[in-house]
Amino acid sequence: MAKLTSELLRPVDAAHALNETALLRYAAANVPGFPAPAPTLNLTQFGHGQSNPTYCLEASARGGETKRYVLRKKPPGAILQSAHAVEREFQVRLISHPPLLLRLDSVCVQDDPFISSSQTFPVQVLKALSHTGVPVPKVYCLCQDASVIGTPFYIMEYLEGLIYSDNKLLGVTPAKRQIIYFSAAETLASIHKVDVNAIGLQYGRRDNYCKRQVERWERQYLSSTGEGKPARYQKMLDLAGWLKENLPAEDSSAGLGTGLVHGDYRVDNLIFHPTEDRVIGVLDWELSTLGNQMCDVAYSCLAYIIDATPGESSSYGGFEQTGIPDGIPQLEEYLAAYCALSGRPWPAANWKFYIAFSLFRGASIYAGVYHRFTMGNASGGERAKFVGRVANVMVDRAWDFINRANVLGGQPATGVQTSKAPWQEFGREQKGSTSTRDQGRFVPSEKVMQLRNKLLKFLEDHIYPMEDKFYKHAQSPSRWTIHPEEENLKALAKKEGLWNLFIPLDSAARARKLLFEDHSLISPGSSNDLLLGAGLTNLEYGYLCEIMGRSIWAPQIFNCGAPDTGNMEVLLRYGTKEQQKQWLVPLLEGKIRSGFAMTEPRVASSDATNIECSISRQGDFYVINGRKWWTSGAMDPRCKILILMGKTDFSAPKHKQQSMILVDINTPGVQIKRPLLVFGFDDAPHGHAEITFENVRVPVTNILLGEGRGFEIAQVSNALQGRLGPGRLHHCMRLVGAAERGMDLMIERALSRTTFGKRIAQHGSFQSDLAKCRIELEQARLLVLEAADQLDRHGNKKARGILAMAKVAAPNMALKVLDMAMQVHGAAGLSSDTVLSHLWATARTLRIADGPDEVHLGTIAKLELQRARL
Ligand SMILES: Cc1cc2nc3c(=O)[nH]c(=O)nc-3n(C[C@H](O)[C@H](O)[C@H](O)COP(=O)(O)OP(=O)(O)OC[C@H]3O[C@@H](n4cnc5c(N)ncnc54)[C@H](O)[C@@H]3O)c2cc1C
Repeated sequence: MAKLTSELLRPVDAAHALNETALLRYAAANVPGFPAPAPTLNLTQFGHGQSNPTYCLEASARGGETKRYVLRKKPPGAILQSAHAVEREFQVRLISHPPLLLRLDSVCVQDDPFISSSQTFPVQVLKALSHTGVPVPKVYCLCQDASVIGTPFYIMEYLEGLIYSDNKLLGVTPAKRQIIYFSAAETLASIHKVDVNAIGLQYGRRDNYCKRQVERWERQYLSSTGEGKPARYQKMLDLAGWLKENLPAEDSSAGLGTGLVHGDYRVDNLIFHPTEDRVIGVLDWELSTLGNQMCDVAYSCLAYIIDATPGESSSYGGFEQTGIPDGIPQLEEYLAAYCALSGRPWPAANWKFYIAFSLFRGASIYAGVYHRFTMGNASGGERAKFVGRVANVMVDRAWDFINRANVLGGQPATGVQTSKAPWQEFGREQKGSTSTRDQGRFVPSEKVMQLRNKLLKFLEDHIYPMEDKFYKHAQSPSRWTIHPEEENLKALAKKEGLWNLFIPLDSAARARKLLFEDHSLISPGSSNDLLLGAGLTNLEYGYLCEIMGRSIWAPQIFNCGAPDTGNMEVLLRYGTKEQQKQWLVPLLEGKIRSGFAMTEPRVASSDATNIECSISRQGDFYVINGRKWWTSGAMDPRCKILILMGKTDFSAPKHKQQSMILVDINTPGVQIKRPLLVFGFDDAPHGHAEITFENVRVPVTNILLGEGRGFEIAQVSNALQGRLGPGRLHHCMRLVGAAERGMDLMIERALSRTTFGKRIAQHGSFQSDLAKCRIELEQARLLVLEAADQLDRHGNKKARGILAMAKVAAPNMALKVLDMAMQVHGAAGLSSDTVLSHLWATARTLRIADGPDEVHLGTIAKLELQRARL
């Protein structure tokens, strides 16, 4: 959860009280622009972090002007005298959700030039950086005179913004999480790209940084453990040995990859703009130095490997064990963004070393804290007693890491060549690229435009010419087989990179992990990136899905057809590794298809709590009994898997009765009874099937997410249409495309046909109808794009109102436009000689199939009434 800087303020700790009169006098004389005349001071202290006491100075002048500043000082009694040996102090930050808990900012390292002897504060680096693009607070003055407030201090700019103190970013939307992590990568790259010579930071050596650090932290560990102290862990000493033997060759040089190192770089040392999702300040520069910058990068990635929160019951599992919270990029994606933005090579060769080193350094620090705890003087209270254990866990984790065959996959494509972060390229609204603010809210990026043009050409060249043949095949006795050209076109689409474009960024990240781990899963010749789409946001996909909607046959050619897209998303998000291997990978490859079996003839299925199909556990199997209908896609000979919704517990609370389970369509007891017709179209070879399930036994491992969690997957109480947010919108996007095709055909016809002495296009009534169609189409398109954008920015739940609006508006608009197009075509419009009647029939189903209009209208009205009550 993010907190505003001002929310971190609390009254000044008694132990940290200052001589406020002296401070005010000093600040008034030394801080340029300090409020005057006769300023008064209100002093509060930051509760975030416990390293160097940090205060907020609120200075008001007589007459009203009030300004805020930040003062940072040495802890009482901790003045570093240059004559002294450098005092090492290790502290643990025990805040509620600390990311790593390592507080390195009061650790003084002799050979870190900024903080050794003469320099006790990073004032110089902050000043030097103020002329670069690195966001840092402005420093106003440094007071070395300990007589003013008892220790040296400096005063800097107060930045009001958001601080995320928890690296899982709980309570933050997935889209925002992604931006936060990529922003962190971008900011780190900007620090590392600083030309230290140009800004006058030429402090000491850059070479052999890791070597010096390993030796230093080994010495530190030895001094914190051993006889009369906490027990020494042999594996830690072995780890030091391993690190010394495996120093990366690049460490010995002062070339590329060396330069300014922050030393304690992580998300909670960043301040974000309160509303704009960009970093406005990097904090805690006390450990900054020159050296090997990959150490910063690996350190910033530790949350993926370990949760070093000291505690009794913690598993200490990092994201790779506990799962990455939705939206947070995969490690490889974070790294790829960093590499692309910093121009650094992919660090696979030495990644083992850098992570092991970060864990080693952490373990040494924790061992120091634990030693101090056993002597009765560690900060952090009770929880400090666990840090000794965590130190050893870090060592174990380092060895696990070292012993892995593979620690880092190949570099995923970011869509960036050099200078832009992925979300900028992918066009997040906040970064103003796709929705280019200066060009208008919904203007597709260059990348999207290229894909869009490619799709349009593909339709013109390959799909429109085949429509008639596909249609005839679907009327022929071979109707329930696949026209051979369909598979050829799929291969061509894949080759052109027009494949699985529907996969949203965060889902792709999840799948990439699976495919990275086991390359044997995918067919030779296929590439991971190809299978995982183009890294698009929902908004970006909106522009492309619309194009696919122009033809009934197009979506499946690009592996973007319903219900596969929704089913793949369910498997991506909720499938176990085994389920993903068995079903998701062949679906991503387009080798098989799938169905979603929820609706039942006996009950009103728009209210999915009515569903009666029973799923009862018998030993290692679930036994399914029920009757489903309108299971789209189940007639397709390639359909191999159904996601079935049914009740596992008829007596549980209403929304806990339903579960979703995977059913292999060839399981004994699954019987396809008949294809249902939509206005006479059976939609062969895809079809909408009525199916009975009689004592169908499937392994218990086929359950999705767990018993009673069907609605959790469905997310809203209308399971089919609510399966997942993005899937819900795809129909709307396609309907905009279908209407656009209707417009094209309508205009073509009106321009070429003459009635009563003039072209239809010249009749006033036509012109008025055409204009109204265009207005409605544009309104609906904007609503659909807005819904996609809100889905990206706010997630499914918050966007549910606008999603419901789009779902009502899009089919009703498409019906009007297509109806008008049919009207202009006269009788031909109602025949199957044009695509119009088929497009219309499909659009009409979507006033029911994707949830009846009334249900969506109910959602919108409910939200409106709630809003009125607020
Ligand atoms: C072409 C097509 C494809 C489909 N594909 C699938 C599929 O793949 N898988 C699947 O499981 N199902 C599928 N369905 C079924 C579809 O999801 C259901 O038809 C839909 O959920 C409605 O359920 P129902 O038909 O039982 O209608 P009912 O629930 O009986 O509703 C009938 C009518 O009652 C009214 N109504 C309902 N709720 C309200 C309300 N809250 N307020 C006011 N009036 C209301 C509406 O007018 C509604 O149309 C498909 C349907 C079609 C036509």
